[in-house]
Amino acid sequence: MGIIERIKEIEAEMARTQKNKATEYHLGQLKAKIAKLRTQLLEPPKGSSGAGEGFEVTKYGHGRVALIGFPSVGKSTLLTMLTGTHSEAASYEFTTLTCIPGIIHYNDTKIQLLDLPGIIEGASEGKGRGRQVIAVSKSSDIVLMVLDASKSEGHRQILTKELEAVGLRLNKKPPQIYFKKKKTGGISFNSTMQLTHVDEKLCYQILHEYKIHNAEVLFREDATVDDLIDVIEGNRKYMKCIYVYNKIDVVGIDDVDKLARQPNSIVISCNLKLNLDRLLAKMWEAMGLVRVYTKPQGQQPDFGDPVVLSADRGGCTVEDFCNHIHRSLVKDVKYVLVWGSSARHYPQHCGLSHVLQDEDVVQIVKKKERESEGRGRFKSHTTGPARIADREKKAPLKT
Ligand SMILES: Nc1nc2c(ncn2[C@@H]2O[C@H](COP(=O)(O)OP(=O)(O)OP(=O)(O)O)[C@@H](O)[C@H]2O)c(=O)[nH]1
Ligand SMILES: [K+]
Ligand SMILES: [Mg+2]
Repeated sequence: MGIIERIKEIEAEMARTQKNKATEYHLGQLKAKIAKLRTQLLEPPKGSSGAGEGFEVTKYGHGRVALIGFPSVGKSTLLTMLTGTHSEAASYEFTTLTCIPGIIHYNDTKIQLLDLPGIIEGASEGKGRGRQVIAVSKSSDIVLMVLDASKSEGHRQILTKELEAVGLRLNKKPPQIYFKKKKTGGISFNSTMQLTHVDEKLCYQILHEYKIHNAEVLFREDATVDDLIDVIEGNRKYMKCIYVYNKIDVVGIDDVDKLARQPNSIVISCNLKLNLDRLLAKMWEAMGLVRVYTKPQGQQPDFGDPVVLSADRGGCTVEDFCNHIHRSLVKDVKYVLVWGSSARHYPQHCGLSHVLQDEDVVQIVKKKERESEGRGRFKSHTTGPARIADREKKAPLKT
């Protein structure tokens, strides 16, 4: 029997099993069995380089966004509108057959947007180009799930299930469970609070299923069995997802209103160019990029060319900022001067661990270099960083 058939069989058994206290342990075990099989399914077939074969596109810019959706929801139309790169759009399904990259220029940053073939139910098991599409979406920083506003709401659930089946977790934080395998000592199970979903016995059974007999487990929140399995598997990817409802031009206003009120959702129309600006703003916000402007000593900051950091990838500390400029810079840094929303004073003297925020201005003061300025510039407490940037762009200070 193949892996997919075994998954189907266990799913059928779970559907047959009534959920109650007595079956809780058995159901937990079945969940772990499915998770193990799905992980096996994700392993690339022997002799291939990976599941994304034929779809490799070089990463470019400060972040990557994937367009995921059923066929003909308007993904290619949207890529063409947002990036100016043409991607064939047509009224028939599966118009797009590979990965088409485009670039969005936004807030002085470049974001790579990827158009992909439509996926369908069963994509996670390899239907259509599902596996390749999903591999590409895993390589991106956020996902735009494009949906047809005139079609069933069920599409969103189906796609979410497909993405979850391959280990993607949308708009969810990693579970607060500490888990560490050990060589000896048996299993130590602890929690910092009352647990309502998982008890010691259930945890033991799940670990047993994974043939783990020595480990430390600490629940820091009232997590579920699924959360525990996610932590043991350790290969989950936590990503932000924006639900983009396209084609609102063919839907009544009441339905549009309902869709627009859902969390992490936005309604648009490519045909009428409706709400595309707000989509970009939402996407930018979800990416959590932090632009930091470098100010060389005695010179104006370069406001056109920020160093772009991200809390999710690489971090946003002064040290991360220095590493971005040059690997060997950190050891020469005495301290830095920071202007902007992360600074309490204008400027603030900061060390390497200081966390920078979007639109901060940083001047590096190196060891054996004397600070000769910093006083009297950017000093207004009432001016926000964005406005500083604007002012500086319009009327650069003479230095
Ligand atoms: N009414 C309406 N139609 C749209 C809108 N956006 C796109 N379409 C149409 O929807 C059809 C499918 O658009 P595509 O951009 O090819 O969709 P896709 O998601 O890329 O499709 P596949 O590549 O086949 O998966 C085309 O006929 C578009 O003209 C919209 O905002 N409103
Ligand atoms: K199409
Ligand atoms: Mg397309």
